[in-house]
Amino acid sequence: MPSLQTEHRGIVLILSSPSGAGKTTLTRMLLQDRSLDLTLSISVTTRPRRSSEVDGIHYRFIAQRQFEAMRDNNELLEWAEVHGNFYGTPREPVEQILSQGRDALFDIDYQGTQQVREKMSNDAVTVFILPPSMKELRARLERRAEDSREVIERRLENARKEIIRWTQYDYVLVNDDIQATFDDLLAILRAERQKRPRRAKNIEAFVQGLLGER
Ligand SMILES: Nc1ncnc2c1ncn2[C@@H]1O[C@H](COP(=O)(O)OP(=O)(O)OP(=O)(O)O)[C@@H](O)[C@H]1O
Ligand SMILES: Nc1nc2c(ncn2[C@@H]2O[C@H](COP(=O)(O)O)[C@@H](O)[C@H]2O)c(=O)[nH]1
Repeated sequence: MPSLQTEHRGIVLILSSPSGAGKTTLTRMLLQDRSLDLTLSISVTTRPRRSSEVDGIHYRFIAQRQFEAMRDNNELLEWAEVHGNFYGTPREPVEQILSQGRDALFDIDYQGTQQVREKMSNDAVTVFILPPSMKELRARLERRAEDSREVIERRLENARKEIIRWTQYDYVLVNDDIQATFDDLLAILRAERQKRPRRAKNIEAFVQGLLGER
């Protein structure tokens, strides 16, 4: 009997949001579910490390000079200045993940998303996460207690410029209840993995098998 395997061409699943809307939390939930087999793209950044962060796991924290060298050597798939610091996605690990037919998860801003879309439009699936209100966004940043008052104010100011970028994304989710948002993300991932162009080779072989049956 022909079997229809679940393999598909690797997806780049991009999550973006204003700071504090919840994409890091959602990223963690996605990665915790091993059955989803998602691999996080670990960005490089010149931002100082937060107390809760581990170098090499959440980011690779590097000096500005090293960032500029990576950027100038074309080692970054995309990069941007966000909230006064530099962030970028190392190209090589992403190419490796995709060449294995696996999916990469990106937590990047709208500028980086635009660059990835231009380079990999067939493989990128973009999701924008909105907060339920600006009041709640502020409350989340304050409750997280990882940034100074000045940094929180700057991020809230930037949030308005980021929110108007929602039209740039394939999907937009309002993260009110975290479990409901996570369920919506799972539904997006499952549907995107089933898209015909991503599974064309498998389906072709399966259909040939069906046609060969008597
Ligand atoms: N649906 C939710 N309801 C209540 N709190 C939430 C929800 N989602 C996330 N949070 C909390 O809000 C805070 C900010 O979330 P998180 O760090 O995931 O945001 P972020 O979008 O990744 O921010 P940044 O861009 O600054 O990294 C965290 O303390 C997190 O636990
Ligand atoms: N364009 C890119 N944006 C990135 C990357 N890594 C993270 N980010 C975005 O920066 C802000 C701030 O993040 P924080 O960890 O300092 O709170 C947030 O919007 C991230 O999505 C990257 O490699 N490229």
